[in-house]
Amino acid sequence: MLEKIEGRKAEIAVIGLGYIGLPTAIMFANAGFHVTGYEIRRDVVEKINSGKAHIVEPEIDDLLKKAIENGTLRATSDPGEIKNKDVYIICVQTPLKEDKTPNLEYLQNAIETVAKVMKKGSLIIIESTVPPLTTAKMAELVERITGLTPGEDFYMVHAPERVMPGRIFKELVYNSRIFGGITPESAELAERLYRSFVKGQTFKTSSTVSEVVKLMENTFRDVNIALANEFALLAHQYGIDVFEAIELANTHPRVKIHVPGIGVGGHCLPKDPHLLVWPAERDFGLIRLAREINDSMPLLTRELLFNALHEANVPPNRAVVAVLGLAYKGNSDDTRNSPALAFIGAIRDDVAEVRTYDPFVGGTHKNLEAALKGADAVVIATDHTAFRSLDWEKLGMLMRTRVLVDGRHVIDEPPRGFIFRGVGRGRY
Ligand SMILES: NC(=O)c1ccc[n+]([C@@H]2O[C@H](COP(=O)([O-])OP(=O)(O)OC[C@H]3O[C@@H](n4cnc5c(N)ncnc54)[C@H](O)[C@@H]3O)[C@@H](O)[C@H]2O)c1
Ligand SMILES: CC(=O)N[C@@H]1[C@@H](OP(=O)(O)OP(=O)(O)OC[C@H]2O[C@@H](n3ccc(=O)[nH]c3=O)[C@H](O)[C@@H]2O)O[C@H](CO)[C@@H](O)[C@@H]1O
Repeated sequence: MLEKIEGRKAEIAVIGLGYIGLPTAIMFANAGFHVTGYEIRRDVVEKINSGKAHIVEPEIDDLLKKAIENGTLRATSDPGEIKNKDVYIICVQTPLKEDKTPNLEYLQNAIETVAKVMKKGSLIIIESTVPPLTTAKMAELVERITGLTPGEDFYMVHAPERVMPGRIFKELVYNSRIFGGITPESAELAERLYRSFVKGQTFKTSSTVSEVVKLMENTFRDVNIALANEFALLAHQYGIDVFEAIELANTHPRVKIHVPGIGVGGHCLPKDPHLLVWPAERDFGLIRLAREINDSMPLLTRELLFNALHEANVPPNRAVVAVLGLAYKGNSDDTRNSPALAFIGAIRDDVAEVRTYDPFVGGTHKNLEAALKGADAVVIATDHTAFRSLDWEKLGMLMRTRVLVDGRHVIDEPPRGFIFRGVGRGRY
């Protein structure tokens, strides 16, 4: 196997071609490996094979086109086409169920598919973020289906993905990576494989440590954002601008406060702290509370909106509200767990009309001006770059009432003629 990897002769199947799987498949294909992408969504398979990406990410269109034209990447929905591969890389989603416990159904189905088509000696790599101990359990599942012995007849690794959407193709190359093997040999093979394009540092450990490391990273970020959000709530109490205070606090050499806002979304941060503590047998108060604080931020934004409408003498049930941004973060088309959607859910029944506009996602209105025409309030829910340089005094002329609520700190100076509110910005 090692010679095949070093000679780029190892045949690779990537299971799940979403935000992580497609870029990963492209990287290996452009590093010279033959890659088959296995994806259950036929529309996605067709689009990829025609050389077009179904997700928004800088550089993806050119890099995908190159891999398809070179013939090193092909997508399929037929499990027969991923038979007897040397390497299987699993990149399926690992969301939460309604009750906030992990939904490992996609992962289990993917592992079952692989177990039915793999050969003795295959290397299975789980890139998906999973609760601690999952990789070892999945190795047992493969053993039950195939009769092969983990670590002897097949190799298995958890290789968590740490890329940031918007910077995926840079971070895939320059981030450091962790390979958690069910055996040291498994980790070694995966490390050699990824070295074909990774220029960052690489580390080998056990699968359980790597599972925990990945979840700790996102929990660290979630808890820090919750602290920043709590500071924003304090700033409302004291009538100060939290962003001025944070900027000054961050001049301290050992302080780096995060950015408060309308909330924390995406496929990762809202779920990973739950995955981290799920198999544990006690309550982890700080982690749970941080989640609760971040989940409450759309409600704070609702409070800001209704307070401003009150000042403008517009009863909420007559208000036409335009929400700018549906994606969970700037310049993304991903709406999973988006605080914008939570915010809309929190106001929908109490206002006359909610309009939405997002240049990456779509929305009820195809352009900004149409969304604002005759509106009583505008709420910025996503920090798309395009929202940072709008001419509010001009746009305000289109509105019936000029209420502006900034949930993402995209506006420095409140524009003249508006009743303005922003998360963390002064008493209200
Ligand atoms: N999106 C991110 O920024 C990011 C970053 C790091 C890690 N992760 C982790 O990576 C994993 C994947 O996340 P994502 O954002 O790429 O998800 P995604 O939903 O964009 O992609 C998953 C893809 O897998 C497909 N799929 C599901 N079950 C399948 C099966 N049995 N066989 C074949 N295909 C199947 C889905 O149709 C989908 O296209 C998650 O565990 C996530 O936590 C995500
Ligand atoms: C540890 C870490 O860096 N992990 C990254 C993270 O990537 P992400 O795409 O989820 O992006 P984030 O920037 O974390 O944003 C999430 C939400 O939090 C809001 N936010 C953010 C910063 C802030 O100060 N204040 C905020 O309010 C933001 O608007 C958005 O809604 O998870 C990926 C998957 O595991 C990782 O791979 C990737 O490395």
